[in-house]
This record gives sequence, C-alpha cells and structure tokens, in this order.
Amino acid sequence: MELILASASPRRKELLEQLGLTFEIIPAQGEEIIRSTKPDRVVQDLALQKAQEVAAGILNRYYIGEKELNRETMILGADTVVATADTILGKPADEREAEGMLMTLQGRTHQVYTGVCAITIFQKDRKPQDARIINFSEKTDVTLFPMTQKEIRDYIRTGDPLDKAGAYGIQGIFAKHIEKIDGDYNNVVGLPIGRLWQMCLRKEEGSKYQM
Ligand SMILES: Cc1cn([C@H]2C[C@H](O)[C@@H](COP(=O)(O)OP(=O)(O)OP(=O)(O)O)O2)c(=O)[nH]c1=O
Repeated sequence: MELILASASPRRKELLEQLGLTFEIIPAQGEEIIRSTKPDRVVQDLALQKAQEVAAGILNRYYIGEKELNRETMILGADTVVATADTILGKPADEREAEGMLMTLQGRTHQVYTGVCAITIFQKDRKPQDARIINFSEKTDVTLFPMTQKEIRDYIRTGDPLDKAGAYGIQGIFAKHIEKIDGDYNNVVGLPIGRLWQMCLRKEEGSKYQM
C-alpha cells in the first residue's frame, strides 16, 4: 500500500513515523471551509477536505499520465482544534490572540479534537476501481494549572504557540502548565495514532474496527 500524509505538520509526520511506516508528504493547500459550530464535526470535515484535495490531485496526475497507481493508495488528512464550552480555537493569528486564548484556557479543563480522514483508492487493471473513506474524530480533555499573565507572556515569547491550535503545544516547554489529561495524548499533539492504526491501517482479522 502507498501511504500519503496530506499534512504539513511536523508533529503528524513524527507520529506516523513512530508506527514505522514509510510515506510521502503532500500537504493540502486549499482554503479550510468551516461548515459547523460543533468542534467534532469541524475537525472531521476539515480532515475530509484536506484528504479530498490531495486525492483529487493524485487522480489528476494519474489521468494526465504522470503517476502510476499502486494496488491501494491511502491518503491521510487531519485537523486539530481546541474547544471550550462555547468557542472553537484554531491557530492564533498573532501574539495578542495567543494571549487571549491562553487566558481563556488557563486554570480549567478544555477539549482537544482531532479529525482524521483516510481515503483509499483501489486500483485494478491499472485503473482506479473503487474508493473507501474512513472519517472520524477523537476527543481528549486537557486541564491546565492556573497561569499568571507573566507566565503566559513568557511562553508566548518562546514563539511556540503560533503554529498550534489553542496557542500551546503539550509536547514542549508548555508541559509544565498541564495538570492532567483524559484521553489519547497523541491526539492532542495532532494525530490519534492508536485509533488511526486500529481503524485504518491494521489489516489482521479480528481488528476491533475492521471495515
Ligand atoms: C493543542 C496542540 C496542537 N498542536 C498542533 C497540531 C497541529 O499541527 C496544529 C493544528 O493545526 P492544523 O490546522 O490541524 O494542522 P497544520 O496546519 O499544522 O497542518 P495541515 O493543515 O497541513 O495538516 O496544532 C500541537 O502540536 N500540540 C498541541 O498541544
């Protein structure tokens, strides 16, 4: 099977490499269109949009004779947001927005949702024959210790928050502000690799999520 990661996120690349998989990276570049107010729906839909864009590009390259198709080609898209009871937080636009996000999140529990979409194109007689789409989202609860404004500003000054949903990265220096998490840690970093493996990549009989 050929595996393609439709993401520019270095964290997702690392997490997928952790599974010992070989894959190519083709990031989706299209505009992300938000069509829901529910965070689990938003991430599922954005993951689908990313995987669809890259799958369409692959089929296009096949039709113009630039690419041969493997027996199976799986394209993986993902999207992560942070959510409180009434807001969905993506990546902050600037330091001011990052400060606002961290002020909201400190000292309480919030949810991190990652949506995953795996599109598999099946080839027969050298032609695309069929496709399968698996699309799901995973939630992790994260509780932060209370933070002072100075702690928030010091963290923002590291430059770490700007490319991360909710303006923090659980995997770096911000770890000292995490009180507890309930759910999959890797889901917070950007890819729920356990569930991804069980639902999309594991081939053996008896897999809990065999499709
Ligand atoms: C909450 C949190 C998010 N993140 C990251 C994961 C994602 O890379 C990013 C959310 O942005 P996304 O839009 O999900 O992904 P991306 O723009 O990095 O990559 P692409 O769209 O090409 O797939 O935030 C962390 O690294 N650590 C964290 O603790």
